[in-house]
Amino acid sequence: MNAIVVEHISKNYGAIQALKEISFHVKKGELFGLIGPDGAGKTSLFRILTTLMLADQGTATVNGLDVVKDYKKIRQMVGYMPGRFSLYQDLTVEENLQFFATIFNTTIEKNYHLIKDIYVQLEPFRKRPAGKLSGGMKQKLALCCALVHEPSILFLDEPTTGVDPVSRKEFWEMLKRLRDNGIAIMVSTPYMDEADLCERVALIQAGQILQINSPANIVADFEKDIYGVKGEHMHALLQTARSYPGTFSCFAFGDQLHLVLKDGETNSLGVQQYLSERINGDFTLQKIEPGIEDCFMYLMEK
Ligand SMILES: Nc1ncnc2c1ncn2[C@@H]1O[C@H](COP(=O)(O)OP(=O)(O)OP(=O)(O)O)[C@@H](O)[C@H]1O
Repeated sequence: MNAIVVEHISKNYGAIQALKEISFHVKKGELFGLIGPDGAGKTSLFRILTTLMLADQGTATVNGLDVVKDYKKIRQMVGYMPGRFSLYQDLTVEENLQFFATIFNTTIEKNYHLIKDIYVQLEPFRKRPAGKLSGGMKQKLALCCALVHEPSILFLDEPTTGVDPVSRKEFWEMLKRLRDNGIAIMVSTPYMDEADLCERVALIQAGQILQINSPANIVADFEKDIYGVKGEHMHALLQTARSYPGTFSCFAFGDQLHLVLKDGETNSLGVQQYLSERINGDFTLQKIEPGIEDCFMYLMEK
């Protein structure tokens, strides 16, 4: 059975169409990523699936239960970590956790095994108000609070936004351990590089899903050539490559530019010559293997 099934869900806020006929499923015990920029509709989808908001159209089930009719049962079995405001800033670490355990009619001790790995890192700060924790620590505490009633599905809305790269890595390692314990996880992120850490990902933009697959399959199915461009004058290269009439898109990625040509530009000779005529100094242009971020950038531009 699937952990989550979404069928033709739409949601409008007045004239704004936040979700347009979204359909997908998440398997039991899967780590599923929802990748998309600000305003893509991620939070709206989370709120519908966690029974906090009604969709205008379509149906959704969580653990086989309907999000409208069975909302009370669903609330007992899911853990939800909203992007912001999930902690009580004036309560201490310990009091926050205690609070979430109590509202779910359970105790920290009963489910300590689930949060132990994460909570040991918070223990030195257990008397500190949540508002005085670092960003990474806040997110760890919020995850503990979402886990303390032993949910079978976790919904995490941008848990790594604003968190430093080391803490982000640690956070994803925790998610993998939870997934290994059989918890299905749906996690959203605006960081495209985090897509590779999920079993399957959906790319969402302007309320629509552009692609759903495993990261490896998304890359394997990518039909365009990507060229890596490097040189002494990167800014001039970027501007000039973008001005070439056959360029579809060109972005700075790490220490080089990633260039995609328009359909019909079958090789790189034209752009190579165009750059040579306009760029002072050396540069190289060569075909490179696409990464998941290239695929997403292309789909979003398209
Ligand atoms: N209560 C609301 N009233 C009006 N518009 C809203 C409301 N909530 C969201 N929106 C709009 O709906 C669209 C989708 O928002 P949503 O918060 O679901 O996206 P998101 O991907 O989670 O982005 P973000 O990370 O910025 O929250 C955006 O255009 C947003 O401005």
